[in-house]
Amino acid sequence: MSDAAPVADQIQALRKTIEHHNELYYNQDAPEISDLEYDELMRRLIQLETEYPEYLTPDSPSQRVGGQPLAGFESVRHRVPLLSLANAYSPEELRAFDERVKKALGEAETLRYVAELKIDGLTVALTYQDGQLLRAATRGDGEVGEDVTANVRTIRSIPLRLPKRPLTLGARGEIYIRKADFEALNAGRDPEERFANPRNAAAGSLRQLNPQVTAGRPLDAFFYDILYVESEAPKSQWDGFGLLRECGLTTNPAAKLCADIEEVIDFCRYWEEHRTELPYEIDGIVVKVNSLTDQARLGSTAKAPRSKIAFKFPAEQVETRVLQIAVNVGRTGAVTPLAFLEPVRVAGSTVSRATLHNEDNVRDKDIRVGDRVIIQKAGDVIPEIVRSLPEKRDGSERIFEMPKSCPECGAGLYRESGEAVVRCINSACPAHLREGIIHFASRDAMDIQGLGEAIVIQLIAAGLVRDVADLYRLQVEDLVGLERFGAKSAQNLIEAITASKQNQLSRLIFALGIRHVGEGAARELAAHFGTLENLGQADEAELTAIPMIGPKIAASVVKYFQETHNRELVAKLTALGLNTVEAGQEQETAQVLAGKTVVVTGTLETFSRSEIEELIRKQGGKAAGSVSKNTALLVVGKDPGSKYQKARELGIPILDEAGFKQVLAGAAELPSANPPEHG
Ligand SMILES: NC(=O)c1ccc[n+]([C@@H]2O[C@H](COP(=O)([O-])OP(=O)(O)OC[C@H]3O[C@@H](n4cnc5c(N)ncnc54)[C@H](O)[C@@H]3O)[C@@H](O)[C@H]2O)c1
Ligand SMILES: [Zn+2]
Repeated sequence: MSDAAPVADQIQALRKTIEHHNELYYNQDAPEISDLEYDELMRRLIQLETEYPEYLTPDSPSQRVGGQPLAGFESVRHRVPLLSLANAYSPEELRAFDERVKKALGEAETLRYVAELKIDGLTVALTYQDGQLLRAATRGDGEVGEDVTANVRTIRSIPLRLPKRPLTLGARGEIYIRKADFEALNAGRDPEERFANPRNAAAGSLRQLNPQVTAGRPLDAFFYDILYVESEAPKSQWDGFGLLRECGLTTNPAAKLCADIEEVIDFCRYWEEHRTELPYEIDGIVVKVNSLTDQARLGSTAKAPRSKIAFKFPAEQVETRVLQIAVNVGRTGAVTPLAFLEPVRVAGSTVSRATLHNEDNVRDKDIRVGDRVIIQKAGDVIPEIVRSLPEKRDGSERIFEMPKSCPECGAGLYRESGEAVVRCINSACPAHLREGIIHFASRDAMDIQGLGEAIVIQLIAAGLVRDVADLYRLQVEDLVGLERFGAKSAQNLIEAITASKQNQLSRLIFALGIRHVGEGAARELAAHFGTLENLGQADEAELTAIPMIGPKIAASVVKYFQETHNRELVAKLTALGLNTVEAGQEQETAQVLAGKTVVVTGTLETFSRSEIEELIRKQGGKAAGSVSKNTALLVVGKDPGSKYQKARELGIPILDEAGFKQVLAGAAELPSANPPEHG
């Protein structure tokens, strides 16, 4: 079994990568890679897990749906789990699906399929009680989603009360933004705040903590599944559309009832060719067994129903020419090559630039200035160069050389071993400063409206801002003299900057731009440490004990706070009156778990894992993933794991679920340490 280790490592690495992209896609609504690249990673993982089932674990991303619900929203447990869909990429895979269905159902003569457009938006589940809209939720992880009722109520096409009969039912649909509305929405935003594609725009608009923001966004919805209904249940997918329409819920007019899989395949082909004519984006066709009895008989895996499959369109590819390759210096000093292209239309928009990621990518794909290339755009996200066409060269093409020094400050560039990225590590580099401030002010960070790229460049050029703390020293008088600023706009910007002082701690942590610390990690860190000061004192062990924080993030946080100028910056920000305390941590007095680290093992009866972790946090404690000598308490459910043994060896206090509830309720004291067990 000598090759076992590399496989395990490969699986582990794939899972990490996929988790990273899940976080970006589901929680931050800001994917870095195309869906097709993501699907490719997932396919590799599933393939390895199928070949080596001994490594398959229930927490693998291949076994789970979607992302975690965000902390800012109330959680909603779905009455019926909202599953994902298995994918097919070719007619052959659709025929294989048809075979599986027939085999499982045993030659049902009446087998028919419904083929529907796969709208590229995000799932919403509506609950109507006696005809009233009671709740709207996102899919979340399929079991628990986010309560977005207040936001969904702002969508005009969704009835607040059912027009005909006061039914109690659950309906699943897709929230989306039309392409034209997406363009208009983006045009009105600062370039660095633009959404990558309509799907992200829809997700970002729906998952707003302030429903007024959602109300201003052009959201719409199509409904496609009845999750349950307390009377008059339809017998088929097709009949379900009738009921949905009767309820005033919009269904997509393109859906088609097909006699067999060949008709489905024709439908897929038709829409693959005509998709760009639709006013909204679709990324495939969803195929569903029509009879709901058959759907129930086929059942589902952990992740997806066996009666449905998503046919995904291939990415659209076109040929163009590389006019120039330039480099761009980012916030972390990463110097990345960027190709300027002869503009072409692809997947519904004009493309004139493509990211080249890094030097190795340019070399591996042998992309030269002047080359004819194939570019691809997967419905949406940033286009990329798939390959060059060396057979079309005429000898005038030039090989791209990565510059040896920073194009912005002239400092030597530096490549860490094991990294593909080259960096300018001169902390005085104007690019760092500029990109750092732009990030600090951006929507998901401190959200300082009006402080976009152009203004940042101006402030730096005028010598008014040398670090982000200087922003908080700006006066109206400093600005009025500058180009673009009138008395009113200067006043507005100062107000926006001042208002940002009150932001949640998690925003500030994210805004500092600590490497590898994304929004999700920032929220975790804020929730666990409560204050910026505590965070600054944390060591790697403390950090990695937090479930979502891996060694890479932990090391980066520690390194950040070790650097003197970072500590000075944090001190300046604090002195200038920025909020450095997580809301709720200050006032709550009688927190029974204040400062204590609690570990949970085994299955609990009354709480899900995330619920109990939430409770622990609310009581001032930290929920950790592994037992160490710093653990204050182990809560043990059914079938505890090795943590139980370890806790006993270390003499950590142990409580069962009932005992823990008593502590939470204040009816019992937290037990003190047991004598360690040996052997
Ligand atoms: N680019 C990235 O970094 C990244 C990261 C994570 C996920 N993703 C993408 O998300 C996909 C996984 O997400 P998923 O679980 O939502 O699966 P999915 O997108 O493959 O399919 C399920 C979804 O399709 C939608 N849908 C639209 N029209 C529908 C219809 N008529 N009937 C039923 N469903 C319909 C629903 O929202 C449903 O949840 C991946 O395949 C990948 O493409 C991308
Ligand atoms: Zn530089």
